[in-house]
Amino acid sequence: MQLDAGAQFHEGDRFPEGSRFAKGPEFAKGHGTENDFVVLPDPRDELKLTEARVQALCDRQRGLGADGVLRVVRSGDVSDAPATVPGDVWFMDYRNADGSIAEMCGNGVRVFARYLVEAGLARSGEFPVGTRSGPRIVTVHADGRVSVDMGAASVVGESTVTVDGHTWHGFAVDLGNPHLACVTTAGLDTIDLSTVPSYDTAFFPNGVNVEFVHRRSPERVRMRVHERGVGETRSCGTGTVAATVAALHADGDDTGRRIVEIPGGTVEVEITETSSTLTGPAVLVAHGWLDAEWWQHVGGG
Ligand SMILES: N[C@@H](CCC[C@H](N)C(=O)O)C(=O)O
Repeated sequence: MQLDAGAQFHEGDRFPEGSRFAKGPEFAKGHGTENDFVVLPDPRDELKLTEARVQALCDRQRGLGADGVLRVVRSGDVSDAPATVPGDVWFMDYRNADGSIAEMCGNGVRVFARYLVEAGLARSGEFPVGTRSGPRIVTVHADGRVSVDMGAASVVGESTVTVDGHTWHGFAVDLGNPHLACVTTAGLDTIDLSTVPSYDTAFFPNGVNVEFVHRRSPERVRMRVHERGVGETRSCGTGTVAATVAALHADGDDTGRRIVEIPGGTVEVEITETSSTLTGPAVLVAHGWLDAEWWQHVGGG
């Protein structure tokens, strides 16, 4: 690379002396089974995270590219944090790629927990993370995997979705965010998830995440998902819990374990009468600074 006259690299420098790069907000990029997120640390609650900024960050051509954004902020600074979350707990302020706010994200919370540990904001092991669904206890394991207590999970109703003229029956499961898990013995590969499945808006007034679940064996299910506010993704953590609840229900059980295969990898889910646990990988890929000028430019209203 040709440097401008006067620009020199020094050991430990991030930019050459004389560079015009201006550091904007710090970020990290990570994924959980290829459901990917931009992490924005905001310990002093200073970032103006507009819908336009979330959309630009998540755009795979004009931004960093991601399925969602995880802002790291103290719960006490979040006006819509549930009262059950203590104010000094780190809060996962989750946004979908379209800029909408969601209550919970199972892959995101694992990446968030891993970020807290790597950034020195939490110690490995067990600690709470604040979410709009309430506090979630996470356990960061020595091998980098993370387990999350996702709360009680059960079938709360039944509904249907239509994709490409074909109507599917599904079990509704509430993981803080809404899911409809459609269990099938047919293959999943030909389902066209390029558009939003048409669902019962009276049943799901706030939209829904839709899972298609194929029971492969008594221990394993395969899943594809269309996420509210994103589109088809390579994994959805809350979706894998919904898929497990639905697959167990279809087998006449309310409790049990399943390995869930998604396009981005595998996770393990355990359902008991009072709780559910999701265990899977959490990978940090990069960290750095957004360009200050770009951040300003994409700010929105
Ligand atoms: N990918 C997530 C779920 C993210 C929120 C979802 N799209 C919604 O709007 O409810 C997960 O891993 O759970």
